Amino acid sequence: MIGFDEAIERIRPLAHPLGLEEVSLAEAHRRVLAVPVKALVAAPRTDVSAMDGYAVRDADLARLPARLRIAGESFAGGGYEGLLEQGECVRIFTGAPVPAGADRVVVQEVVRREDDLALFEAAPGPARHIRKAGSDFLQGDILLQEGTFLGPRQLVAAAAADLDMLAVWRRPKLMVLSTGDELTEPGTARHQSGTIPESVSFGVAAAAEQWGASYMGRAGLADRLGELEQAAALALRDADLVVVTGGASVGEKDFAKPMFEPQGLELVFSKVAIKPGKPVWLGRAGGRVVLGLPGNPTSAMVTARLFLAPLLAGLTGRDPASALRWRKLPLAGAVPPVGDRETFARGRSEDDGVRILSNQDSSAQKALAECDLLVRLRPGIAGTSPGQTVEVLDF
Ligand SMILES: Nc1nc2c(c(=O)[nH]1)N[C@H]1C(S)=C(S)[C@@H](COP(=O)(O)OP(=O)(O)OC[C@H]3O[C@@H](n4cnc5c(N)ncnc54)[C@H](O)[C@@H]3O)O[C@H]1N2
Ligand code: MOO
Repeated sequence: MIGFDEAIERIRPLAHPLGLEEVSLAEAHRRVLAVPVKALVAAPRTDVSAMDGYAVRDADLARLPARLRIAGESFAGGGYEGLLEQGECVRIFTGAPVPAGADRVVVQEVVRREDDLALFEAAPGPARHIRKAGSDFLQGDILLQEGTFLGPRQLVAAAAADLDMLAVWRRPKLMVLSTGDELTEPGTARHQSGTIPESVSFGVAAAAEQWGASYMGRAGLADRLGELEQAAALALRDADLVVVTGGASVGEKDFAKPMFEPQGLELVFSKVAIKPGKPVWLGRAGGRVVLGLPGNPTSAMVTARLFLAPLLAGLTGRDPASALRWRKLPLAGAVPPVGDRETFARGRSEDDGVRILSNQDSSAQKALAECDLLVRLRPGIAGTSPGQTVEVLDF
């Protein structure tokens, strides 16, 4: 059985982008840039005022108090056309172009206005309150590199570059197949004995969309091989990536892998020495990628976080490793004993570090909702005590 790091390495050859498309800025949130963003305008476009006040020449404030004639106004989006002459000032507002000839802006709080004159009594201080043209970026500057994930702050920069369309990597189309005779739609289990609500696909779909997938939908499937084979063929026809949940283990009705065999399933790995989630598997079938997650809900969500997140990072043009940023946090409580499989314990962040939840069962659903971190515990680790640092991953 391979270890966790080896499994992540085996994801890489499958995790490359699927092609690019142009989207509008309004649609670009959470997409990944396929082409750098180059500024089509500078920012600021001209020298602009950083404050509301009066644009003046330094020479006119050499002797104080000074009375200057207000020669005109400069508003953002407008401007004062003339040259600032000796003895003159211009009423100016934040973001407005600084008139030619002006050296600084004096904030209005220290200026007294007397009709069309402005009275300057105090020395203006070192700040000129002028943002120079291009001081943020110049026309032609690269603001965002290829491979940048477009979050809210990056969208501001892309819009500021004066772009309305962005070239981004296409989102992989994802289909989720949930297998298990016992599963039924949430809202119907209480009317049918022997059933449980199908819960995992909702979490996997939500996580996958967050990680860059375009979610096509899900199918709940009974453990009958013929029907499963048909569903697999249909999913592989339309989706780039199929996630199949359950049926990953060695039970007599565990058909998750056999259902893809008529489509030429080639396994990349099957079973990883981790806890939970040992039965996780990855393969290729019909030219698509197939990821098999164990059915136990905590196992499914842990393996989605550990394998689906890096896979989707790669499929959307990012480094798969960018989805696995381990940080260090002190332990706020005790650690359960770790056996011979690397363990990804569910923890909760607290003021003094990470607390490992008491329920570490791989079938847990209540405790799953209460955790926000995975704590990576290497095999054989013993005697880890509160205060010691551990590696954690946002979950
Ligand atoms: N003899 C062995 N038995 C098991 C092994 C093993 O190595 N040898 N591995 C165990 C481990 S570890 C896990 S994890 C499970 C995973 O098995 P499967 O992927 O085949 O999962 P299922 O049997 O289909 O389901 C397990 C459990 O989870 C419930 N489930 C499944 N899908 C969903 C869903 N979509 N929503 C909610 N709940 C779901 C299901 O009802 C079962 O209770 O195998 C161990 N066995
Ligand atoms: O490894 Mo399974 O996913 O623990 O129960």
